[in-house]
Amino acid sequence: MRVILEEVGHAFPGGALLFSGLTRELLPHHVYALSGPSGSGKSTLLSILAGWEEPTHGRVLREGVRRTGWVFQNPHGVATRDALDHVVLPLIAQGYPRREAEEIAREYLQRFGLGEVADRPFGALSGGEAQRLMLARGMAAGPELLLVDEPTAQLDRVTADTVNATLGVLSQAGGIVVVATHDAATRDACTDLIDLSIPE
Ligand SMILES: Nc1ncnc2c1ncn2[C@@H]1O[C@H](COP(=O)(O)OP(=O)(O)OP(=O)(O)O)[C@@H](O)[C@H]1O
Repeated sequence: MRVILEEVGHAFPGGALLFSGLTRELLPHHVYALSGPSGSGKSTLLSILAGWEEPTHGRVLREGVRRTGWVFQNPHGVATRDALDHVVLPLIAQGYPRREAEEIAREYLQRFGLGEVADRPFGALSGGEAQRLMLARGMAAGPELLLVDEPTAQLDRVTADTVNATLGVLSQAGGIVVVATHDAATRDACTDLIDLSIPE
């Protein structure tokens, strides 16, 4: 499984090229930080990777990518459901029996430092806990390609670092992970870098 970017560039109608000549091979077990200043095209490139947007230049090959998952910058959950349920549901959707799904979900929550809050309602989680839960849920859904958009943008420095500290866990998922960010600490927590501020 891999995603290949061949000379990828993009310009919206009437706009300048946001980025160009992007040639990379993205592989499982890597967590790619997609960095660059505001407006450099990070969100646009995530949409291109997802196949939502066609690049105006070059091409993207998604070999063996059946499912693409997203984690957005604002955590969305069901306020009255407990944290555990948020991770159990995608596992049940993949066919795991409830009991096994709960065991696996607790294991995921541990890995994201959420073991203590597994039975707490989503609405009672802190911002950092909620964001880490979104990462755990995104990983539990088992996508070949997981796209994470600015996971620390809404968080203060200390809370952001609790999220950054768990990003490495995503490399254990077996898929390709791409994290758009302008937080240097988030970038450093990833295994690889795609920097849109540097012309290729
Ligand atoms: N659908 C669209 N049509 C036209 N222009 C767009 C469209 N989507 C984004 N743009 C423009 O393309 C540029 C890059 O936007 P994008 O959201 O990809 O950047 P970004 O690096 O993610 O920025 P930020 O860090 O602020 O989220 C911006 O100038 C934006 O206004």
